[in-house]
Amino acid sequence: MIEMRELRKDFTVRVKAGRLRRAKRTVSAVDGVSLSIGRGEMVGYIGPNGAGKSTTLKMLTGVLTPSSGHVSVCGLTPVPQRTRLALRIGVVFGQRSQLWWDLPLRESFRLLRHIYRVPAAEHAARLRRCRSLLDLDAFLDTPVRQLSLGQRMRGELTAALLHGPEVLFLDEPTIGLDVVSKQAVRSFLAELGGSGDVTLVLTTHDLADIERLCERLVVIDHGRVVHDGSIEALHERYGSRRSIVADLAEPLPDGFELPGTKLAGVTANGHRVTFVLESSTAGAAVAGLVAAVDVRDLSLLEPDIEDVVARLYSATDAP
Ligand SMILES: Nc1ncnc2c1ncn2[C@@H]1O[C@H](COP(=O)(O)OP(=O)(O)OP(=O)(O)O)[C@@H](O)[C@H]1O
Repeated sequence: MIEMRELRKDFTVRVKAGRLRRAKRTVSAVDGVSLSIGRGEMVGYIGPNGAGKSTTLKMLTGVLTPSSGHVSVCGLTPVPQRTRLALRIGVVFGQRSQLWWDLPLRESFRLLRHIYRVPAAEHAARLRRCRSLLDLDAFLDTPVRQLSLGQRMRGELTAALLHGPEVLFLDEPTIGLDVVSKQAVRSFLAELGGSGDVTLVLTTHDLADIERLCERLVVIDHGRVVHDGSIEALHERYGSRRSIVADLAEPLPDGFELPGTKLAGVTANGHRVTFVLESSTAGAAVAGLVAAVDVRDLSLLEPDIEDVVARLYSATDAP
């Protein structure tokens, strides 16, 4: 569905070189990305600021011409075949709108139906689904400029889907949304992706989006792919471990050791302790702890994706 081979985008920028002089410098925003994304995949495309995510999406959607390499989406070459491509893809860029600012949402949807020449019945069916899944009814007749960010984002998602695209590109779809709107958008996307009909590529800085939605995670940094695989594979590669957090009746005795684990934190005057599981299983560690000290409460924490991604970003920071 999406093919990129050695895709590159260089920008020429002018930088200060001395008091008056300016020199030209080339920034390789995307530096040889090769990826192949199949129908129905849900792919999270993440990376630190300036990694090249938006530039990649712009090349995939026909907004930017690559400097070199090959790109095809739905069998089309994005820039020269941009009009045909537009009928097959949906695009939601969090910072930009595809809605008419002064028109009620309902009117934007009507106009889009004409622009994309969608048969009335198909359009009505898709709109009905979005209205119910995204709770649009309360603000369908409100002009777009009066919508809250969360309401507008729900409108944007609907607008991107009314022509039945095969691929949906989302650039920061949950940025700036409150918790409830984030959940609404995520559930909607999960449902959409779950059908297997739509290929979904999203960039985000909110890793909860990825955890909730994407089986495949592509991490880029300095324009290059530094990880392509599942979240589990990322944890494995970086040795992420689960941990046990226990609340104790008495402070943890000095020098206490729990075999196969590492003491990672002691707080609340020694009453709350965190052990990271190394060679021990969770069961053995819990049994060992309960046998040795008076445990009041206990929980098992899965490895934190934020942590592992932060480690990955800092590992790739060196030039
Ligand atoms: N039009 C442009 N002209 C010059 N440089 C650009 C242009 N667009 C992007 N860049 C540079 O290319 C690099 C990648 O930018 P890009 O916007 O793709 O990153 P990003 O991963 O989307 O970042 P963010 O998470 O901050 O949105 C950055 O160094 C950026 O400054």
